[in-house]
Amino acid sequence: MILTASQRAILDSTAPALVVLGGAGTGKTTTAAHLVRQTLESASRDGRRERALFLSFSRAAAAQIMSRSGDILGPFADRVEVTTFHALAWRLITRWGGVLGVDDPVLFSPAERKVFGTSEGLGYSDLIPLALRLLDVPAIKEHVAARWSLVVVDEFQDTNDEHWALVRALSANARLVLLGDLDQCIYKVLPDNPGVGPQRVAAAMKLKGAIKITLPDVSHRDPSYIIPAAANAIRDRDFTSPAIRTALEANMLEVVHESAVSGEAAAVVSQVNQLVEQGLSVGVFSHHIDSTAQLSDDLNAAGVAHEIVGLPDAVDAALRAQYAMLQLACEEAEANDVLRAVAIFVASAERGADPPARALMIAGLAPRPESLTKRLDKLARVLHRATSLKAAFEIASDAYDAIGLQRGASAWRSAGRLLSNVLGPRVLGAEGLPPGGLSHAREAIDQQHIALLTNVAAGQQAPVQLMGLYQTKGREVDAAIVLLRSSDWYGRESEPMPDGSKLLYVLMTRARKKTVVLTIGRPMKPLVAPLAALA
Ligand SMILES: Nc1ncnc2c1ncn2[C@@H]1O[C@H](COP(=O)(O)OP(=O)(O)OP(=O)(O)O)[C@@H](O)[C@H]1O
Repeated sequence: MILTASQRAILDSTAPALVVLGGAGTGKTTTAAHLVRQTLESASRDGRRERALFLSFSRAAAAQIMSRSGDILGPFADRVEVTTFHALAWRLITRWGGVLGVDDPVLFSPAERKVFGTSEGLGYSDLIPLALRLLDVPAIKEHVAARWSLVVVDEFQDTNDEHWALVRALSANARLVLLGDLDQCIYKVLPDNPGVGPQRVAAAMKLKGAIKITLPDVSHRDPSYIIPAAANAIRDRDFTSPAIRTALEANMLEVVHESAVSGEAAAVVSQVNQLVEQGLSVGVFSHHIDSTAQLSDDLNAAGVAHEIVGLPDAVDAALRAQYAMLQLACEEAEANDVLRAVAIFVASAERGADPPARALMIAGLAPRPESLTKRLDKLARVLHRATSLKAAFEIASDAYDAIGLQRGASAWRSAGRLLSNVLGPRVLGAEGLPPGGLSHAREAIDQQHIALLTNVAAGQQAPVQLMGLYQTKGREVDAAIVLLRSSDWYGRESEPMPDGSKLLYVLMTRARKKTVVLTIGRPMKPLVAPLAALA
């Protein structure tokens, strides 16, 4: 890869704080990877073994880029820690929490809190504030700040005040590289994550010695610039722009409409198959986590191999529920532990602030129909009777159907695959139940739990990937299918849709070769109606 002159200017800069701005695909992350390599290599030549930290919101994005950057980092890859804000906060809490009386921290998922209303333990939103309190302790701050000589922050425009305070504390002794694009400030509408946009850039520019480099509008993702130009027009709400016409004529943008809501699955499957047949990797971007899960079930039914990126709660909850079933078989857990875990899974697979009635029934917090009680009792009985771990594993894998669960079948299956990886073929294939019990797997399961809850699970690189609209940042695919339903909700904005249009811009700039906008049902919400009208 030959870096452009403006990318080289980033490598040549010695500023202690470097703000790198640039549109989608201009190479911010790639150039940062080069800078990391250059920094570590030059320290190494001087006999210093330095480390770099690469912080992002979701590791899925950063990991994808870093895996593509493997060649760039070369032998220095193992000195680069790629992590999320929440995972880093968790690490600090597990290491130093005792100082504030948090000796054995337990992290509860939102679904767990939803069903049981517990206020014990830590929730997701407690992590960064607690980490900040730890970093107020001078000895801890000093120790932590000595770890990295370079800190890179991806999607820096979206850092809220807590993230920013964390970045400042971590980089007290490090060079800071902040990558951003104000047109991709999309987390503003999400709860707990009000990004700040321009004010954050202004704050960064006040850091001592800070300089700003803006990369020109050259997309290395789509060097023809046809897709980015259309994305710019869509962001600017200029739906009659020649750039959109050009993209449509070049068949790099296609808008397809399916009027029947019931036709969604068939329409997605057909689009995915057409793109896969052309040898393209495909990203399917759809609005909500639960609709993503449903879509995944539909793709499975149609035999389309794929992977869900970022379904943290449901996969995590399914993993723990199946693990609890194995523990029951090994007499390391009670039937109630299994019910509790299954209830959390049911809650995690459904959206909404209230726990689903079925979750409450399974947890024993609401009266159960007799049929459900029978199925749950039978499950506990067969698990008790299982004579090998393999048999128990099969019962746990089938429990989704045996209990009659209705949402999140893919999450249940993914969790089964994760669990079998964690246990390994030797343990799963052995005769009888493991004499030493399952304690050896406990740590791995707990780590998996934390990884999922802190967004560290990067997912594999399957050729077809499904993800929520807000998980698309930083990702790159050959072809993107942007699924827009008449029922999707984008907030109450009115024209010119300042936040929603940024979300559309992110979605429209992920593809190297082609973006298909698939609209389902009518009428579409105002944000996407003019786009749907291009069908
Ligand atoms: N100088 C270059 N020559 C060739 N390819 C490049 C160059 N710079 C970046 N790329 C490639 O362009 C693509 C986009 O780069 P990258 O992901 O770093 O951009 P970005 O600015 O971080 O994008 P986004 O903001 O959309 O996440 C990647 O596939 C990367 O490998």
